[in-house]
Amino acid sequence: MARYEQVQGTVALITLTNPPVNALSAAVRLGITETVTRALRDPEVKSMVICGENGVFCGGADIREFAKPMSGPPLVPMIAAIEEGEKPVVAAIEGAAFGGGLELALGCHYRIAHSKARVGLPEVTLGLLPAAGGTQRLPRLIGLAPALDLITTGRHVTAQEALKLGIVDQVTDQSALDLAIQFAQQVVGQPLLPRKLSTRQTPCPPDVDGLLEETMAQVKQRARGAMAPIACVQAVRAAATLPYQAGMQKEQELMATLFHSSQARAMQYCFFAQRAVGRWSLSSGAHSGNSKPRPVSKVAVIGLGTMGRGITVALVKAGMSVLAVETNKKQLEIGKQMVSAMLKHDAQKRNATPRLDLLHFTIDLLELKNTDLIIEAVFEDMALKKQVFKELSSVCKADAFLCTNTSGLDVDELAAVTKRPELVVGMHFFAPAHVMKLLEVVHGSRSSPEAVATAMHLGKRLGKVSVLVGNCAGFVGNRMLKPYLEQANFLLEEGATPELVDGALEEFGFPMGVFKMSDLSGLDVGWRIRKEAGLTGPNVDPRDPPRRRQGRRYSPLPDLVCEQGRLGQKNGRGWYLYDKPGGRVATPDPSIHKFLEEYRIKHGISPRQIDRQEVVERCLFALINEGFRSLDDGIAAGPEDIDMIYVFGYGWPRHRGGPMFYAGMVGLPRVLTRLEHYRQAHPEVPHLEPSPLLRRLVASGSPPINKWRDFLQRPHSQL
Ligand SMILES: CC(C)(COP(=O)(O)OP(=O)(O)OC[C@H]1O[C@@H](n2cnc3c(N)ncnc32)[C@H](O)[C@@H]1OP(=O)(O)O)[C@@H](O)C(=O)NCCC(=O)NCCSC(=O)CC(=O)CCCCCCCCCCCCC(=O)O
Ligand SMILES: NC(=O)C1=CN([C@@H]2O[C@H](COP(=O)(O)OP(=O)(O)OC[C@H]3O[C@@H](n4cnc5c(N)ncnc54)[C@H](O)[C@@H]3O)[C@@H](O)[C@H]2O)C=CC1
Repeated sequence: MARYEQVQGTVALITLTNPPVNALSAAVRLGITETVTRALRDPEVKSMVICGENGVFCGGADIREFAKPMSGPPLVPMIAAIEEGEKPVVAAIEGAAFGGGLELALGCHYRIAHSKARVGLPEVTLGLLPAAGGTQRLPRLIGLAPALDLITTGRHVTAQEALKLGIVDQVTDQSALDLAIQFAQQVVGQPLLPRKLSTRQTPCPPDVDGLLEETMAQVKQRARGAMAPIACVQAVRAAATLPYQAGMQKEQELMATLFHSSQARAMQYCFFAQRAVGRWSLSSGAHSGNSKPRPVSKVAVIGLGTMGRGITVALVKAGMSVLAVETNKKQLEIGKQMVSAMLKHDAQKRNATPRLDLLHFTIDLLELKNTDLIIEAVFEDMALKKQVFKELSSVCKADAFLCTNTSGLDVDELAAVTKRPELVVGMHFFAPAHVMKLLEVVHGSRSSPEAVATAMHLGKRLGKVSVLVGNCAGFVGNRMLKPYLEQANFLLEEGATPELVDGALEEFGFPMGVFKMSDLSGLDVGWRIRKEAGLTGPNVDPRDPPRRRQGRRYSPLPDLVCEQGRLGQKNGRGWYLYDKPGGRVATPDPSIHKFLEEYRIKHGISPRQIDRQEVVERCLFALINEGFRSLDDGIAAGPEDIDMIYVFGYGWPRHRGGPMFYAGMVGLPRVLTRLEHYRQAHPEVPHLEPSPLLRRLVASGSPPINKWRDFLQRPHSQL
């Protein structure tokens, strides 16, 4: 797993050979240990170069091995042997040097990178820290502040930035390997001690304690309960305050606290789940391996509101030509100004030029005749969307894909009004569409594999995590959100405040609780959806009592709040008060508390003490329960799909792995028991009735998450 050659007479070339990313498996570590020993012993060899096969240096430790008992030579002494040896070693970095891969390169005496290479220590994103000396060598090489940034965020750094920071010694547009071999010959005989990072002092600013305290405070706030970022700060602190060996000891101690933690397991699960959701399959037998996407170069976006603008920006940023369509000149001009400003702002942040040349605007649908793919983002109104799809179907070329950004309407109903239902799919982006990583691709009953493949591929080009889902009201994400919101409203009726509910959910790790999220989206958005569904407004059955709709318990609280003119952040008043209209600083509002008290009196509800555990259980277990139903219905293909939707689209904390993974961590029997308990206490709430799949899994001894598919009602998902 490491190839040994002697090149240019005196250079030992060691190539890591573990495709696709040359991860440091036990076999690779053994290969490196043996080849380095051989090169050090061979008197003909004067220097060494370490590189990776297939244009990738190394993707780090083999993450799949973390779940197994350790075998093979450990990384720390392997890297120490390279650094301590008396022959210069040059790392030739092409593609990527991440995690243990960069730590290996830091143990080498020199680093040469290709201009397209990226380096980084992303262990924090796996719930770990760089425990092969990364927390001790990197600060000694580039200084305390930049090392804290890189290690606590895990961000990837381009070769150019790595050169500026001092991580690499040279960058080349030519072959990094050829340059490294040449370099390795030139440095023979030069003093090696200054190149051994473990012998250096960490460059620090005058106020080390101040920097560390400030960083720790920022990291704690960002971490939302994740342990790894905090351990990273503690480990880097050791590089600034302790001798190297003591720092290494600290690094190992901190790693030991993380390595077997549930957080690390959750984050590593997310790493593989993110990749797994890209491998979709349909019950027809079509799958990502046998269905080719069609090339798309010209895209149109219909409707330049909140979503259309973000989608346009995402497309332009990915280098695609976009024709943006609005209803009239006034709306078009507003949209144009907004999109241009967003692109300029984004380009400014990246020190780049905005690609305004890729943008075209029109109010004339006839201009769409050469477009390859159209994304409709008009109001959430079935009649309007049908009219738009009918028009698109007649003006667009016969093989153009027609996609809808609806957040929950029936994709089949839309497809049925076109002459090409097989080319219709949902592309459900999340707001803000140029920022949020999630894309739900909705497979209608007549969508072709080519249409699915094209939408999934387009999502990837936009940098999204695309998840294929089935067609039902709300698809996967919004369908599961319904019982979550419902429980939050019931908790207010029963005695909670918005702050109590949000506080519990934020403590769990969400960036914002459910009521702050509703204020951000706009309380009128949900109100319109409920009105459309006949839950509020003139279509409510007059025989329904105030707190019942369509035969089940209903809380009119969000309708009443919205009808008071409280629209959320946009007008500065919602479930909270804001510093100004459009402001983001939320403070509890005594008038909301008074309103809730009066409401309870009016409806004869005696408020009770509600604790945070009840909030978390009722909101999240209801959401998870609907996740089990989506799986059993075949709307979600697997638990990983649901988890990635929630992690990338709804702010579910990554260190808790997603709702389905979390259910497994809590224990399925406990989720079942608590749902049964709450269902008994609230018999009028059907969403609390445990799903048949959850019951079957528990009855079968609660198998691990990777076995759940074997218990689905439908052996293949409906997709
Ligand atoms: C490298 C990439 C940027 C490539 O991207 P791309 O080309 O887009 O390909 P992908 O689709 O992402 O990947 C292709 C394929 O490869 C798989 N894969 C990628 N990387 C890895 C990996 N590192 N390990 C295993 N498999 C990997 C990926 O899953 C794909 O396969 P598929 O899933 O089947 O589709 C990109 O892949 C990337 O970013 N990779 C990850 C980079 C990363 O995060 N690296 C860090 C790894 S962690 C690490 O290196 C840890 C360390 O440095 C510390 C090691 C010290 C260990 C010491 C342990 C001490 C324990 C003490 C406690 C014990 C206490 C006790 O027991 O008592
Ligand atoms: N706002 C959100 O957070 C999300 C919304 N969605 C969905 O995206 C769609 C759009 O939502 P928003 O952008 O929030 O709405 P919006 O109200 O901000 O914008 C809709 C835009 O469509 C334009 N429009 C209406 N009819 C048109 C027509 N015939 N031709 C061209 N343009 C037309 C309107 O002028 C308006 O600018 C809806 O289906 C919504 O459910 C999906 C995900 C999230």
